[in-house]
Amino acid sequence: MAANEDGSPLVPERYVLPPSQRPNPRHFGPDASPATLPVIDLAQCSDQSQLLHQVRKACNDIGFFQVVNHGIPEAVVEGALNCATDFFNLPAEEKMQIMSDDVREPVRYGTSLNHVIDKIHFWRDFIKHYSHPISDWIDLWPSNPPSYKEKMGAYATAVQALQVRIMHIILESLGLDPNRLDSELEHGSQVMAVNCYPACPQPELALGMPPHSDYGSLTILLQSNPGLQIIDQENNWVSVPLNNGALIVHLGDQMEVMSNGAYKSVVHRAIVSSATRRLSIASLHSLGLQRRIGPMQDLVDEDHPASYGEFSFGDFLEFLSRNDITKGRFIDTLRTNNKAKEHQ
Ligand SMILES: O=C(O)CCC(=O)C(=O)O
Ligand SMILES: [Fe+2]
Repeated sequence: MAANEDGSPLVPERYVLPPSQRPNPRHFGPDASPATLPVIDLAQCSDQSQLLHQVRKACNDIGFFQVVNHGIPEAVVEGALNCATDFFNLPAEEKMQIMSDDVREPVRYGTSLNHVIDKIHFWRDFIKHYSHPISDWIDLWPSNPPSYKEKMGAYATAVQALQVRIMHIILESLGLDPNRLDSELEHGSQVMAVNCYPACPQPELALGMPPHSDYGSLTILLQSNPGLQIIDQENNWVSVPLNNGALIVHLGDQMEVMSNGAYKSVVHRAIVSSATRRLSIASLHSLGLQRRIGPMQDLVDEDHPASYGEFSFGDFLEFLSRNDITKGRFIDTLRTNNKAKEHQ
């Protein structure tokens, strides 16, 4: 790596973002002030209406909340972070054996986002793998570190069950039968994106992951250190504080479309740090990959016409392969320019 005159290393040119896309220096200094963002206690079963109210408000306002008392044991969460750390500590040649730019590969390691079309690279290594139903995929996961399958498998299974529970609450908060998507959730997909953001000598010039919303219904995210930022109601980037024991929930584009815009998918990005390497594990859930998703019929009427066209996972992959995601969002291509906007 090239160095400054004083000997400190420089970020290679291909990671340097244009000034307008760089993270706000405020987030790196002593003034970095983590925002107050919704934290929802899933164990408050005595007051279901309060829980529904909190979830409805969070989904409506920003498409984001954290959950505590979610029932996944700390040892399972720690196990997943530990085996991810061990994976990224493997020699580069070993990880390179499963390196691929083909987004259809069921298990792939990569660095940066999309080598083929991205002009700018991001400060990230990752491994992604399909995870549900686990018996279909686990044999394809890395055999090294030796504990990877067992530990990541325990976490993936627990998170899959948690997302069904959270989907039930979300559906109920929309006034719908909480079980109405059960068979779709059972046949839906789960992709684990295990991200590693190495310490970066000039974090104010680069990003670990560019602004985007997730494609699916829900994402459940675990972070080892702060670094996740989301767009809040006032359209500002805010840092998500590290809340020990909490898991982060993002609504994805499928949820925004299914709810006919009542709920929003959250735009988020990952910043990097000069002091520490950061890991995150995103469990990306979606309804069946072949299924075409549109606004749910119960949420469409004369006053609320469908605000989005239908789409499938194939449409999303096609968008990804043809477009630079830093330039526009997939969901924007689905918006129908109808009267629904006037009613919002
Ligand atoms: O690392 C993070 O906090 C964000 C990861 C993420 O957005 C993703 O994998 O989709
Ligand atoms: Fe994401």
